Amino acid sequence: ASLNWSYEGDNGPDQWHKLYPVANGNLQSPIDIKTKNVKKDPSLGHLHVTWNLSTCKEIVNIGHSFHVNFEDKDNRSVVTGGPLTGNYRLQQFHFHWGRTDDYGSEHTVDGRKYASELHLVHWNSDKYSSFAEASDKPDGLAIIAVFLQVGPPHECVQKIVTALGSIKTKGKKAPFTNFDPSTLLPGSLDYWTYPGSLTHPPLLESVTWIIYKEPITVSSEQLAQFRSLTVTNHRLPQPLKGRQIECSYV
Ligand SMILES: NS(=O)(=O)N=C1NCCCN1
Ligand SMILES: [Zn+2]
Repeated sequence: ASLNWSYEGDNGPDQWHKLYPVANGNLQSPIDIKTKNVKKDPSLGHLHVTWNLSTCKEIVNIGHSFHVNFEDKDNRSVVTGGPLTGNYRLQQFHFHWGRTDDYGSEHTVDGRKYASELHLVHWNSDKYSSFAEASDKPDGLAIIAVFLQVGPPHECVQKIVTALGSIKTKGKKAPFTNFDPSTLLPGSLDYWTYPGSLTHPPLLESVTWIIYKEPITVSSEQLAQFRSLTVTNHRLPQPLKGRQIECSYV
């Protein structure tokens, strides 16, 4: 039977532990980033992102969200450096949002909720041969997160919003090519990093989270277009359980 879970109602986040016991684990994500407890780490260098727009393939409606999928059969689009050892290959990106512009991010900063949050999902292609194989290893995944705040529209997010028009129902996919995800990164390259998990089932504790401090800006209308697919898809912050958050030393 399909392990059905959702973001609200009987199969909502508070029930996920019944099907996925790791939901109550010690390395769960997202978390609230309490900036006064963050440790500056001189050994944390810059992240090196090389995303090749030739690897961008398609946009897919997966019901509780939409994914932009990348070809991940070689190392054309990888991230390395920062807290990472070796190359992590870009597999897909997606967003999280809420019912209104007042909340919708998964991570929060000193309790502040952003309107949305971008996740760029990568897997350790030096050690493993696929996302599936890497997805349950402690050094398997690296997810880059970018906060979205509300203001003027974002030109490159608009390309994604326009493409949503052709994937209105669950399971639908459409070609989405030559998109460069680095256009979705903020100006400052400062980031926080900590060990965590996937934020929706299977909630595996295999993720090195890398969260940019500076948000990007999108318009309320662009967020409303995200909601036209599903109204909300964010998990609330989970217990830190003694984890240390580090920040890049800039
Ligand atoms: N929001 S998240 O942490 O990326 N969670 C994911 N779960 C399943 C596979 C892809 N990503
Ligand atoms: Zn996500």
